Amino acid sequence: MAEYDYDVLVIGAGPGGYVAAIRAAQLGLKTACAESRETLGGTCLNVGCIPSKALLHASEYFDAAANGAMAKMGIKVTPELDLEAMHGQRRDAVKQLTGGIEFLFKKNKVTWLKGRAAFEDAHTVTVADQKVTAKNIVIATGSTVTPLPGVEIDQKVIVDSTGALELPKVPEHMVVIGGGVIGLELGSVWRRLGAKVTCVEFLDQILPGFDGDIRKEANKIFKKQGIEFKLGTKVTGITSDGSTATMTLEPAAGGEATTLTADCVLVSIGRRANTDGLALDKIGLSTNGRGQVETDHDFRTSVDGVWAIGDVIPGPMLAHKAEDEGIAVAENIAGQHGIVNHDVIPSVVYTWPEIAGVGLTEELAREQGEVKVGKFPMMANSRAKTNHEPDGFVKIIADAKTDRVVGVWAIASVAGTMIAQAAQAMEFGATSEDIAYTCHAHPTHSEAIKEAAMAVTGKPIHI
Ligand SMILES: Cc1cc2nc3c(=O)[nH]c(=O)nc-3n(C[C@H](O)[C@H](O)[C@H](O)COP(=O)(O)OP(=O)(O)OC[C@H]3O[C@@H](n4cnc5c(N)ncnc54)[C@H](O)[C@@H]3O)c2cc1C
Ligand SMILES: NC(=O)c1ccc[n+]([C@@H]2O[C@H](COP(=O)([O-])OP(=O)(O)OC[C@H]3O[C@@H](n4cnc5c(N)ncnc54)[C@H](O)[C@@H]3O)[C@@H](O)[C@H]2O)c1
Repeated sequence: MAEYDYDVLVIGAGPGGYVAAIRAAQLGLKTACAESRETLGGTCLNVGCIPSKALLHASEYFDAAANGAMAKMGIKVTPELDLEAMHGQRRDAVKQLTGGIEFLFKKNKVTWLKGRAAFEDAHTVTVADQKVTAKNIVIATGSTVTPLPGVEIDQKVIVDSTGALELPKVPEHMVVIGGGVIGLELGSVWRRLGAKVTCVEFLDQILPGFDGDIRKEANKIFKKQGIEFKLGTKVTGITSDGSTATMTLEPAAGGEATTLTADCVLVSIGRRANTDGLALDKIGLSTNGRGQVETDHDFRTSVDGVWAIGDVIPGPMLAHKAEDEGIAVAENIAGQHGIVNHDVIPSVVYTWPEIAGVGLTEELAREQGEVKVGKFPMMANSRAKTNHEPDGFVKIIADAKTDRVVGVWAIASVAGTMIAQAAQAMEFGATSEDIAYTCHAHPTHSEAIKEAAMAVTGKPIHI
């Protein structure tokens, strides 16, 4: 009889966990994955990346019809919003993709253990009152919304990202607390559909972690679109009468309080690692000061046979980072050499235009040494100009001595797609000259990357 029920047991079926489980099974390991949701795919497929993009895409069409962008191209329409149908196509996307993971589990012979898993010891978990043993256990429990102290999310007037994906009507005034990725993406959705949107951000600029020029330009573009920003401002309390919320705001640096009312408040001040109920104490595994599980480079925790990946460990909380860690951890468990290059993880904000970056910001790069920077405006890119998409720019940061590219940032309608080429170039150790001398198809937005690379040494053609 086998010593353990499974070679690998993954806890959590988000993009980290389901990918780890599939890869482990592909490598010939007997694998199970415990998931407490009704459907597979985790935050990303159920209440994150996918439903938010379904609403972003649909609302982009609505906005283009309503704001005159289509009329500019000779298409005159007066759009009528069928919000229920818009939600319907969002639900369909989620259903198809989560069902797709269930199909992949069956195809790869991954057993789905339905229920919440908690450790008994380093090789045993309880799932739905059943004890299951495994030689290796991967913690991939993801993250949940960070609460605002003293504020209760009722998912009606005061919502988190999950509630903001389900609103049954367009709010008159939505206040977004937190000018990060979720606030800007979901704030954009409801602004496009007709809400007045105010964004309250604690810091003096939106999008922390992004390049400084990008943050400034993004702020300018969103303001032009109609989002009102209250920067350097904190919300110190919210009361709600069931239909209107009243917020007390104070300058972050201290000062006189003001109030703001809204019929919808989105709390989007970050997410925190999910370890509640795992009984980590039973295996002697502690979390760090931010509640995350620490691992080494191979995704091993300090407990033998227990591994961790995705949002529950340090690093950017991104689905593709979790997926790559899922592949790497399975390969390491199988005795191969799974590696994730955490220096080259792209980040994309799916607003209009999109905002994307990979590698170091100019600020961080300058702290590490001398750099050369090349910038190219989308206004001078023929395709962007023809498509009436003049906002944004591409910026390439290269080491001044070696010319090696250390960071690429972009605001452009298709920046999320463009950034893949930059990530690949950086993964291959490209110099700005390598990019500048690579033939790019014309007319494409990607030519702006080539021209920004040419600008690193001062030689762009079109500006
Ligand atoms: C609104 C929103 C939009 C987003 N958009 C993007 C985007 O466009 N691009 C991007 O890269 N990232 C995006 N993210 C972030 C992305 O969703 C996460 O980075 C990603 O889902 C993390 O994957 P994970 O596998 O680590 O965890 P999760 O996806 O959180 O999955 C963890 C799973 O574990 C389960 N679980 C937890 N504890 C237990 C337990 N004890 N037993 C059994 N199961 C358990 C949970 O139910 C969950 O299903 C978005 C997030 C949100 C909220
Ligand atoms: N497109 C994507 O890749 C995508 C989309 C959505 C979410 N995500 C991930 O989900 C995670 C959570 O997103 P998020 O937007 O909630 O977090 P975030 O960390 O991106 O932004 C939170 C913002 O809230 C501000 N803030 C914190 N406390 C505040 C307070 N009391 N008052 C006002 N502002 C306050 C912070 O300064 C920050 O700007 C992110 O890590 C992100 O990577 C990614």
